[in-house]
Amino acid sequence: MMQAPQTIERRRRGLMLILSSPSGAGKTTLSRLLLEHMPHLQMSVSVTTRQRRPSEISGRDYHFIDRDEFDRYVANDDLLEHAEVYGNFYGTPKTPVMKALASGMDVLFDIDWQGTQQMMRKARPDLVTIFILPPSMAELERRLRTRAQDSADVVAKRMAKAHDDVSHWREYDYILVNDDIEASLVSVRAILTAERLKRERQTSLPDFVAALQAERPPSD
Ligand SMILES: Nc1ncnc2c1ncn2[C@@H]1O[C@H](COP(=O)(O)OP(=O)(O)OP(=O)(O)O)[C@@H](O)[C@H]1O
Ligand SMILES: Nc1nc2c(ncn2[C@@H]2O[C@H](COP(=O)(O)O)[C@@H](O)[C@H]2O)c(=O)[nH]1
Repeated sequence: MMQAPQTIERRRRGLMLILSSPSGAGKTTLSRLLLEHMPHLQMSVSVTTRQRRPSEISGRDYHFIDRDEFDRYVANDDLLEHAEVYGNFYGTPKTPVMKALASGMDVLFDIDWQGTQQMMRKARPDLVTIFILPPSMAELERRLRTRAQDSADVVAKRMAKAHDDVSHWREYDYILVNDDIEASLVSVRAILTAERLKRERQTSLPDFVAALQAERPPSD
């Protein structure tokens, strides 16, 4: 006897949503808003050798580690991807991501284009990638300066890499110009909602449709 459709558990394969951009375009701001507004979404907290910024909280924004510990992560194959970005090392710990996906959560990543390329080679069907562009390079620099979390040297170093970062925009599924943060949030929520509905991610659909088709047609 087939189950009635409404009693079939609606299962979905978790997805990994990647945000990349030149430094300062708004990934962190957008990620925080997205996590507030979208249920079943968990942030991947990276490890980094970078110095903690005054506003950052260890374990929430990053796991701040030294170079020896970073090298141990790499040697033990504990990172899904890793890269040197703007002179520091960053990587995505594997275990929390695997656990989150196994528990039915989607996972959000704030990683650069190098990390995205590595993830593409490993898990392309489960990835949704978004590249965020600033409205202008002048506005990007203004945002980095007014964030007031990095020295003038660091801002200059990041601005010097911005053109190279932007050149990777074609490697992403979706491109967003982050002019207005609320409009950007609406766009990212729409992307995530649509991607969650993709046929191949709804793993219980065959059972659900079989049960629908097994229902008797209504009698006259
Ligand atoms: N749409 C926007 N309009 C104006 N300011 C913005 C907008 N989006 C983000 N900002 C501001 O720009 C600054 C940089 O944003 P954020 O830290 O989110 O960038 P990021 O891409 O995460 O940078 P990084 O790559 O260095 O981590 C912050 O001060 C943030 O408040
Ligand atoms: N490949 C990876 N890139 C990462 C990771 N975590 C962060 N990042 C990227 O680094 C830069 C700089 O970040 P910041 O916090 O120092 O401003 C930015 O582009 C991030 O997206 C990671 O685990 N892997």
